[in-house]
Amino acid sequence: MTVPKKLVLIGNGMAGVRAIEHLLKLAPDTYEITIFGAEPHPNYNRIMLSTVLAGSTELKDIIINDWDWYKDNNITLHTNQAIKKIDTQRKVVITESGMEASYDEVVIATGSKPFMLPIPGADKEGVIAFRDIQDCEKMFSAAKSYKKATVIGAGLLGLEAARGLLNLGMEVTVIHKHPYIMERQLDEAASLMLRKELESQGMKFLLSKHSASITGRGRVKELQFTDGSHLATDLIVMAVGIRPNVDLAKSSGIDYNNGILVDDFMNTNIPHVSALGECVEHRGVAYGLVAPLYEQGAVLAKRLAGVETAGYAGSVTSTKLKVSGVDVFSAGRFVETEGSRALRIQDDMAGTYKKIVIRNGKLIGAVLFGDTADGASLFASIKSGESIEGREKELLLGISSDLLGKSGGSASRLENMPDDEIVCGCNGVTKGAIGDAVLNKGCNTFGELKACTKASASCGGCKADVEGLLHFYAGDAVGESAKEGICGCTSLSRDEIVEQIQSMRLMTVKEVMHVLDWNNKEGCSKCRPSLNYYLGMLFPEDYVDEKESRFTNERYHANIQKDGTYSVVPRIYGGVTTPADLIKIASVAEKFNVPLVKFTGGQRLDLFGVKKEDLPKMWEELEMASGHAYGKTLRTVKTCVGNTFCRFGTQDAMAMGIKMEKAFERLNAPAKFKLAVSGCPRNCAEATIKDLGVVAIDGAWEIHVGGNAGVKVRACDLLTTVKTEEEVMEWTSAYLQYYRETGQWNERTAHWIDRVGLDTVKKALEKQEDRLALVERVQKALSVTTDPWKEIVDNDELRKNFEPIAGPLPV
Ligand SMILES: Cc1cc2nc3c(=O)[nH]c(=O)nc-3n(C[C@H](O)[C@H](O)[C@H](O)COP(=O)(O)OP(=O)(O)OC[C@H]3O[C@@H](n4cnc5c(N)ncnc54)[C@H](O)[C@@H]3O)c2cc1C
Ligand SMILES: NC(=O)c1ccc[n+]([C@@H]2O[C@H](COP(=O)([O-])OP(=O)(O)OC[C@H]3O[C@@H](n4cnc5c(N)ncnc54)[C@H](O)[C@@H]3O)[C@@H](O)[C@H]2O)c1
Ligand code: SF4
Ligand code: FES
Repeated sequence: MTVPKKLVLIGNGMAGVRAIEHLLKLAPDTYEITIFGAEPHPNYNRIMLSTVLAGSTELKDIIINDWDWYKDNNITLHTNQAIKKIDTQRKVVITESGMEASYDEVVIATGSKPFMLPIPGADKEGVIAFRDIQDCEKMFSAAKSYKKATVIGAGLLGLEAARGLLNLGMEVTVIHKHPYIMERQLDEAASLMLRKELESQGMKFLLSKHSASITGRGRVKELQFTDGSHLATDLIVMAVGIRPNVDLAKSSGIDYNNGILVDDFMNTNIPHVSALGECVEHRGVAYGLVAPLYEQGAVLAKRLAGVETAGYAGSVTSTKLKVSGVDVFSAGRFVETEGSRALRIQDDMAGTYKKIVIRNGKLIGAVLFGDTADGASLFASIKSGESIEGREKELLLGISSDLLGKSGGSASRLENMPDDEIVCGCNGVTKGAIGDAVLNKGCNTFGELKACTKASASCGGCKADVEGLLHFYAGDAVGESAKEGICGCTSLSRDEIVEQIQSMRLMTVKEVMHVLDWNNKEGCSKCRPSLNYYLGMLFPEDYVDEKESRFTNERYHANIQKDGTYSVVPRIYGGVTTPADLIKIASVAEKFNVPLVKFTGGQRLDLFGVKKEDLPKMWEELEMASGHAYGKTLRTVKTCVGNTFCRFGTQDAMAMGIKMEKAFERLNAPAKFKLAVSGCPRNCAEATIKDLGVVAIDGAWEIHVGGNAGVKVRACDLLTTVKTEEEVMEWTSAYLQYYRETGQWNERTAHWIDRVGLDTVKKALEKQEDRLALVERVQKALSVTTDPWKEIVDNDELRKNFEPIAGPLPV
């Protein structure tokens, strides 16, 4: 029997222990393993400290390998024992307390040290980093006795610390030296959106500020800045970056630069001394995220096990901010430079932003805000280096997964992925582990899979892939997914929330968040507007709309354009106008120097390039109804000329359209909706790609629903055929109200119909008594609507909101 060799691991952290886990699988009996850790704990998931601080996870739940694991695997663990030096001649490691252990192979995995600004007073009580369990405990304890917290550094760590401190009830100010936050991961547009969102959650920011000194007797009292200003504070968390821990390299004659220098197989310059993790520098790069460190661990484990392996060639990284209710994703080289170009799309209404950066026909970087669902597939495309030529726009518009599927991406990408490839970077979960959990451990819902493997339990960036693999392995056996909340602030679904609001008669957004125990007390850009909508839908006569829960366009009743100007769109019912109205529009456009007047696809005139301060004056002169070209409400009713002039027309499409537009203008809905009426089956008004389209046939009207001509075209389904205009109105009213009552906020009818099913909708509307009850409710909702511009024009206080203010564009 061969005697096992002695392997010593220095650093009981994420990278080192991960490599040992791998090694145990490859060569369980080759080494007698000893681990030294400076911390008093078994191996834990450092990433999850942010969620622990935020209160969504408990410390006991972040242990990766408990004490028994070490025993079960014959590993000798020395906690609270920092290694001071490696005597590479004698092949022994020496602890600070003088203990020695000999080795045949030694692995250094000592991680990083948080960088502490070397400013006077940085050693005072109450000035801490955020790196380990001890720091977390210090924050918990500070929050019990003190009120004001300051975080220096608005990077990933600083913002996660700040969110956690807010959750602990502290007032939090984040100091950043750059004019915009998370500049290492985001471009300016996404950064601005993120800041606005975090500000709305209660975080305060001081930007372009440089810390000079910390004052206070014993404990911190004030942070002084180089510009002479200062900030009173009881706690300072420094989150201004990390530095690879090269102490052992220094004391033991091992080559280092920024980090301990390693080759592609994790060898240092000294034989039998390897290193990996945040403490190393590989090909000039020191990584600060776990995914690359796990890749390094896999290579090292194979080398130590004597298994042939390709070397580690470096990693492209992606990050996701772990702040509840905020979805931010960044990957690769997200800033365009010479030779690369960027495509971007920003939707202020939905609060989303997406940017992709392309070089030589390949995707090299991406930034997502608000909706990060495409993160995993974009990241896969960046990593694969495949050509995306001709598919750039589809990728940007979010229909990439389908297209990638055809070209070796998404579905087939997951299928072809090797078993040992890591799917969840944060928790090091491989495709094989997911397959094992589904096929052998009975996990057939996303929730079970998450609980069993920890995949998707940290930043959530891998969710799409984990779900994809669940479907791949479980096929039709996929169970009802564990309940997902409407956003990260709650685990309640839309239906549960609506039901509880109704049964408890909760009347404000704050009340809902409080009573239903939101884990993020301020809510986020997803839940606040949706709650505002649900409350208005349920209690149209009693609920007071909360303007602050609406997006910019709805607050200013105009569409903000990319240059910060707005547009003015008067309502033109059914697309039918008069010379007098046209003259009025033309003269207002001339008087206010409107740079562009355009016919819209919805048969009306759009005046572009309007300054915010001119909006009330223009509407005052126009004296026309708002066309609601913004907001989640009726846009237009497109009509053809119908039988009034057209020789094919069988019905009066214009009159029908005008009647519908007058009836439903200003009606709030889960998402915007468009209607159309065509006077005969030739369908010149393209009614069958609208949210609801009416098409005249001989002696009757067909009502079509659920159409959309957006990114993905969806043709309508026929809902019913009726004889009279009154019946058209009855069915349309009932249909719209049913959508209002069952749709999820921000869900267009096309998606809604696909979700609830056409048959469900038909069933809900088939009985006239049900239709009439719905009609009555929609009438109630309509009865309290007012024209926003009429109100603003006549109200000096409201007009003040449009006066010019200095500062960045609202988002
Ligand atoms: C709050 C927080 C949130 C994070 N979130 C994310 C995230 O969402 N996604 C992501 O990818 N990354 C995240 N990271 C970074 C991630 O945690 C690190 O990349 C990872 O932990 C590095 O692993 P490591 O093993 O190299 O270092 P560590 O995990 O730091 O382990 C090193 C260990 O070595 C010990 N040690 C040091 N010197 C000695 C010595 N001389 N003798 C013995 N032991 C020693 C240390 O005490 C430590 O326990 C986060 C980090 C923090 C602090
Ligand atoms: N969600 C995640 O992936 C996650 C979360 C937490 C931490 N981490 C990792 O942990 C490590 C540490 O995070 P980090 O945010 O400290 O590092 P970082 O280097 O990414 O960010 C530090 C930030 O502090 C700012 N800064 C530097 N000096 C400053 C000063 N004097 N005043 C004000 N601001 C200053 C920088 O401009 C930078 O934006 C990183 O490797 C990070 O990737 C990742
Ligand atoms: S849809 Fe029919 S009625 Fe309307 S314009 Fe076209 S052909 Fe004429
Ligand atoms: S990649 Fe962060 S949870 Fe999976």
